[in-house]
Amino acid sequence: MKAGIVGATGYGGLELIRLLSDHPEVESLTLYSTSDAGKSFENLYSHMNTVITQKLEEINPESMQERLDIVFLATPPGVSRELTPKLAGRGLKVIDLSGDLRLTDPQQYTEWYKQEAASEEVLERAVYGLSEWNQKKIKEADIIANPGCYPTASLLGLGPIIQERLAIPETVVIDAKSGVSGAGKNPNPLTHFGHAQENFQIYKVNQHKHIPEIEQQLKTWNDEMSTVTFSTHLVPMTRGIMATIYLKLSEPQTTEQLLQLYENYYSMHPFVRVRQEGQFPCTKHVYASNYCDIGLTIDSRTNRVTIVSVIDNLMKGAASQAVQNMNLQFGIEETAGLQGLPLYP
Ligand SMILES: NC(=O)C1=CN([C@@H]2O[C@H](COP(=O)(O)OP(=O)(O)OC[C@H]3O[C@@H](n4cnc5c(N)ncnc54)[C@H](OP(=O)(O)O)[C@@H]3O)[C@@H](O)[C@H]2O)C=CC1
Ligand SMILES: CC(=O)N[C@@H](CCC(=O)OP(=O)(O)O)C(=O)O
Repeated sequence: MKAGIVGATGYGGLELIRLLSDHPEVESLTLYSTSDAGKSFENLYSHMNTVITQKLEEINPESMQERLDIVFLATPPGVSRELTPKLAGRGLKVIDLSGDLRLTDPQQYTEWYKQEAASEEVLERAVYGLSEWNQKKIKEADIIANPGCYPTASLLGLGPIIQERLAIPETVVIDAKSGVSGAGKNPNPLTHFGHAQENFQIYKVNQHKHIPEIEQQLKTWNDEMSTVTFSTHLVPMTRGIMATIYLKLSEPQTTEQLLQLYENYYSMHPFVRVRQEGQFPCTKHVYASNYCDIGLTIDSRTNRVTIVSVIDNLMKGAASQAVQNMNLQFGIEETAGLQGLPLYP
């Protein structure tokens, strides 16, 4: 495959380069940039010195359609909405890592993203790329809306219990925490070292754009689902997301039964690992890998379930899930290029 990355100079782009350079089925990788076209990649990022020596190129949809089989858009919101219609088709597949194509309702996008939505035609063509849950459609799609980092952790943690209708819908609370790289490469007041270091902050309370994305998918699993409480926190670490999820059960279950349900659902999915009873994952268990690790327990006093789901935001939350989706789209081994073990400690 001939692959291209728009936004190659960003954090998501860097991870895509790392994965695709090592991918057994990728024969060439072209890197695109709006601000650094013409410069050599190694000169911008010296950790790639002597390894990624090629020059960044200008975005040119026509020549990209001719040259590439797949293009990843690791770009801020608002870019894909314009670029995807010019790229997708004539044999070129698109995987968008931004939120532009995830919400099926354009009005909802405008409400939460505070900008114009993509055209309805593009939104209809885009398939939500939650790899473990949407494989059939992903395999046939030419446009993938790669899920957000928080939604990936939250939805993989909730999928089996929601689809089996075991939760009382209005009781779902997601308490999520992220490392600083979730905010991308540009510093801002929230992520500035002096503020983020040794600090633990809640942000975008009840206003995070991942709320409608999570609710949309929960409703496709169970039409009784409506709203969820979802909170985001910034943790002074570089990578990782932990979503701690609380809900009440609609009928009595044991922890063993629930774990068995999760085991059954994910037994065919090598990147979701369910912990044994009494064990819970932490973010370093999945660091730099495509894994999502899940632990859960039921408090018999309150009849409440606690589910803990961890991912690396830049990997399963962005770049490696995008590569997993590419593998599915091209009918190759789902795990190709993704077998790197987690980095620990
Ligand atoms: N960081 C994370 O953990 C995750 C990020 N995402 C999403 O993925 C996308 C990329 O995120 P991330 O890599 O963190 O962001 P960064 O800010 O680190 O990088 C974004 C890149 O986009 C390029 N860019 C900026 N403006 C334009 C434009 N108008 N047209 C084309 N390219 C442009 C820039 O490269 P250049 O100037 O060279 O063109 C920049 O390096 C975002 O939408 C983000 O929300 C999704 C999941 C997780
Ligand atoms: C720590 C931090 O700031 N995280 C980002 C993650 C969002 C993200 O990556 O957004 P999309 O994938 O939906 O574009 C945030 O909360 O906005």
